[in-house]
Amino acid sequence: MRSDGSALSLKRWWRSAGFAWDGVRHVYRTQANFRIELWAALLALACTWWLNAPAAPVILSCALVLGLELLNTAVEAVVDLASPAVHPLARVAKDAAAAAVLVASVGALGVGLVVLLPPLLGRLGG
Ligand SMILES: Nc1ncnc2c1ncn2[C@@H]1O[C@H](COP(=O)(O)OP(=O)(O)OP(=O)(O)O)[C@@H](O)[C@H]1O
Repeated sequence: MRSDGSALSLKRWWRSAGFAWDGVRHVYRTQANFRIELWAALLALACTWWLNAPAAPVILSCALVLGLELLNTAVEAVVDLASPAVHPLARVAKDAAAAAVLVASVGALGVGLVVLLPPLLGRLGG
């Protein structure tokens, strides 16, 4: 859709945010992985608050995983549209997009272990 290039307008921003929210809802409905990652992120944030741990790395890690899962779904949709038949390049695109989510998830797990595990052990140890 063409943008008219006019000055920043709250109405336009609100409309764009609505499209983005539609995207999030679609991915939540259709992608089990996104639902798991979202609930894991909420659990990690709740633990961060409970343990009084630094929130910034946890928030950034969660946002990275969820954002890349949204992009992964976008790549899958575009690849299915452009190449419904099996093609080696379609495979590369889908596998690389999935790998991006995997790398971010492993990183987020590492952040969780480094940031949350020591205070958790401290709490459990009394
Ligand atoms: N058009 C295609 N050409 C070649 N390989 C494909 C194609 N579509 C899918 N694949 C291969 O099959 C794998 C799974 O594809 P699929 O679209 O089912 O993704 P998925 O990870 O199962 O997605 P979803 O999250 O929707 O379950 C891809 O990672 C890729 O290796």
